[in-house]
Amino acid sequence: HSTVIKCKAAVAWEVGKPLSIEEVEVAPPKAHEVRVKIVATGICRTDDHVLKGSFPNIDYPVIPGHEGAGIVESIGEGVTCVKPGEKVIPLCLPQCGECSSCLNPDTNCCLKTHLYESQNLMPDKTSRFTCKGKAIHHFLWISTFSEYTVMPDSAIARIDDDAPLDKVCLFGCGFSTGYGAAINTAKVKPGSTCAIFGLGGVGLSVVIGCKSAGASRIIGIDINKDKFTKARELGATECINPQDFKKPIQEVLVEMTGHGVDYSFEVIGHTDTMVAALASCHMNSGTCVMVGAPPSGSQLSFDPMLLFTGRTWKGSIIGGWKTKDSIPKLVSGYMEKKFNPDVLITHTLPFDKINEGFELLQSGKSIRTVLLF
Ligand SMILES: NC(=O)c1ccc[n+]([C@@H]2O[C@H](COP(=O)([O-])OP(=O)(O)OC[C@H]3O[C@@H](n4cnc5c(N)ncnc54)[C@H](O)[C@@H]3O)[C@@H](O)[C@H]2O)c1
Ligand SMILES: [Zn+2]
Ligand SMILES: [Zn+2]
Repeated sequence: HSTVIKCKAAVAWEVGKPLSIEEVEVAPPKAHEVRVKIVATGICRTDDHVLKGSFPNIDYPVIPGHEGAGIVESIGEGVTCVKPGEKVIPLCLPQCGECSSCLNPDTNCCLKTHLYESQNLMPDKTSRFTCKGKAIHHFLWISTFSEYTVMPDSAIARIDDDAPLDKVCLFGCGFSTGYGAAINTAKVKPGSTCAIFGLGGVGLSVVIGCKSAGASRIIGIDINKDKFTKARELGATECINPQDFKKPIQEVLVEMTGHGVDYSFEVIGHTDTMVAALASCHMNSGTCVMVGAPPSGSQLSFDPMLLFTGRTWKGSIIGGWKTKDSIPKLVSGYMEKKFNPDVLITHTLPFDKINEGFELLQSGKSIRTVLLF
């Protein structure tokens, strides 16, 4: 299989332009790399950040996409974790299994990741994609908006042979991120009160996590009230729109709950809602989890009293999961009907309609669009 494959991919040539469907050449996997045929990929807000130029350290042209599922096409030298023909989910956060983070049971941020080096190229600083004679950058080492894509073997997990790829692609990012933020990062306790800022695909997955952890009050917050029906269906007990109140939303939440919520989650990616979410939790025992991606180059300013009185402020990447170990288990949990993120998929489109999928996200009409090759 040591041949170049020609296939379809969606390329972001520059910031602010829609994606363009191109024929690209995908080089064979090098040692410790895997080439995968992507069958389905979701569209996450983080991909939209790439198109808008608000994701840090991105070089263009780039092939975005990081919520995919597919089948191994070929493997490079030394790959032992997967074989051609096996169903897999590419991991937007790798797990090398050897670094001090991977060896520490309390962290999931592998040190051999794109987060610490160039986002945009493979670990050896080269690209496997070319288009019209130009090298095209990778995204998060996995670029799922390409029918074939290459990733390091630390960034791939084998999943159940009977897993439906058009559904479980959501485990590559959105569902795992939101569900894990509640279960692993916040460690929501039974009987507690939670507030979720932003009810998109990730925020609704936080709602699912809070509900399954036994929270008794789950307050959804969004400026788009069309998101409330699904939030209630998944376990939100109340839904509020900040635009319906004269007071800042943190004051509304403190009034609703007496002393603030036990756990708050920011799942939008705005600095003002990050501070509002912090101020919404209990001054001493409250925990606030930052899930929304901070805009590149942004700075936060907040009253330090918010932390001085004892609140905990945490960030969470991919739900705190050690990805290679956990994502296959999450998929098995789905096969056993422990949770059902299918309800987050509002649209399924052929891959060629990818820009339509982004318009649905931007206009607030979709939760998750899944694209099929
Ligand atoms: N931490 C991680 O590992 C990780 C993983 C995936 C996504 N993300 C980030 O999480 C965020 C959410 O992703 P998503 O795919 O669910 O996005 P989304 O666009 O589907 O959802 C965001 C929601 O926030 C709402 N919103 C916007 N402004 C608001 C405001 N001022 N007040 C209240 N609600 C508001 C929108 O109406 C929308 O429903 C993004 O920033 C994304 O980049 C982080
Ligand atoms: Zn994502
Ligand atoms: Zn590691």
